[in-house]
Amino acid sequence: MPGPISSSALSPDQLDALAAELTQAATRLRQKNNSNGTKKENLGTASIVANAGIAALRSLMTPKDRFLDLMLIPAAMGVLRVFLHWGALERIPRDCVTPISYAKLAEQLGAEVGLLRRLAWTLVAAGFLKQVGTDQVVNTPNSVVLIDNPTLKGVLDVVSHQVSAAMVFPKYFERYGRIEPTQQRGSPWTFSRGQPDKTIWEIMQEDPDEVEGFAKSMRVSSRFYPMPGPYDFSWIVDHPIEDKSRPLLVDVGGSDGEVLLSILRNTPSLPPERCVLQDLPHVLAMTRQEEEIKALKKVPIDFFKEEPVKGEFSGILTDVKPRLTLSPGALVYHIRRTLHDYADADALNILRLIAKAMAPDSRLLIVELIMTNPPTPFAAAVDLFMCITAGKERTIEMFERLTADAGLRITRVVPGKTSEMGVLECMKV
Ligand SMILES: C[S@@+](CC[C@H](N)C(=O)[O-])C[C@H]1O[C@@H](n2cnc3c(N)ncnc32)[C@H](O)[C@@H]1O
Repeated sequence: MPGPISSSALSPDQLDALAAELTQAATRLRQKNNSNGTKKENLGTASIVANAGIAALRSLMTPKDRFLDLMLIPAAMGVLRVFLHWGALERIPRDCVTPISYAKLAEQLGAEVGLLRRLAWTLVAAGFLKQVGTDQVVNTPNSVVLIDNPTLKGVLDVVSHQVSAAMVFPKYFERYGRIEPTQQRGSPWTFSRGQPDKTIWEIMQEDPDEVEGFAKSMRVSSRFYPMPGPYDFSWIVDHPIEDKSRPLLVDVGGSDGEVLLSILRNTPSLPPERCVLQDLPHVLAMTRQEEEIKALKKVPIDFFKEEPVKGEFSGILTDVKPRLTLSPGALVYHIRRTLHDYADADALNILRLIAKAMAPDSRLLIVELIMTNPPTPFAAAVDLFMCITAGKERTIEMFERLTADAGLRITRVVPGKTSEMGVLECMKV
């Protein structure tokens, strides 16, 4: 039987090209390391190296190996959730050197040793744990990173729900047709739960534990992306505005205020009392308790209805020069990680309502993952997860179409430094 290398689909020339790509990535990393770049910037380059390496390794695998590799992913995901739930990784020494026997670990967890070993084998196969001899195991950097990391645990919780919904795709598309899911009722997620006539929120509300678990995992997973992100808000403070009561920054769908808090803390002199936190009434009732958040204006909204913070110039033409007066409205509207929850028609409605409220000098900042075409593996996975709840991630071209239809033009694109989460600055056409 041919080995994996001999049956690789790669020719020697292609292997040379891959090796050259890796060398180039290593050179870039070395240059960054020698320069004064921040650790975060270097992380970006490190991921280029990792992606080049992963691409090279995948190309070396036979189609059969690749298929078998794929089968391991959902299994490892399930076992990781069990291990995190049991606190199993914490009981293995963190130094990635000192082993613990399966028997001792099983005893500490109150689990049957036979079961524990089988579960652990999945993580050994997936590279999260390393087996020593036949009956001992050690942590690896891949497992240690998960210990005490609520963000990654939260991401895993959210993703595991999406993965189980993805498994019923064939039946879903048979029932709803081979088209993009656009409705919150009858999304693959609600279909997979056997309640297609309800929304995800209506289904979850039947089980308070699920509501709590989901809210918690959404909160922590939102930290997966850097806050406040790559956009420099300091210009707002210096911007000349005569009307001292004019709101400077409105966060539409701002949840519990965590993002605004981070913007405020990174933008000295931006007064919290001139910033507005908007969300559904029940969400605003649970905002955080930091002083800056207490000082914010809180305005309950439904972003499918009229935006209440409106700004409009009314002009008086005189013989000398036009005199403009400005009614209080926001200088900047900000909507982060929210449009991706919706298909185009709903996202367009939200944008149109914000655009209608904007003054000619207002900016709208759309903060979302900006996909490349084709997307990176991470973005492709996230987009598919969004598809499961009838939302979508978008490329810059998709955002250009959407904003143009809403009467907006993109004036600046600020790409993420350490993630694909970028900022689109828009003004009214
Ligand atoms: C995915 S979260 C994003 C939260 C926050 N912007 C962030 O970046 O972490 C979407 C937010 O939209 C809010 N939301 C959902 N439907 C809404 C509606 N109809 N009107 C106003 N806010 C809504 C949710 O409560 C939630 O806080």
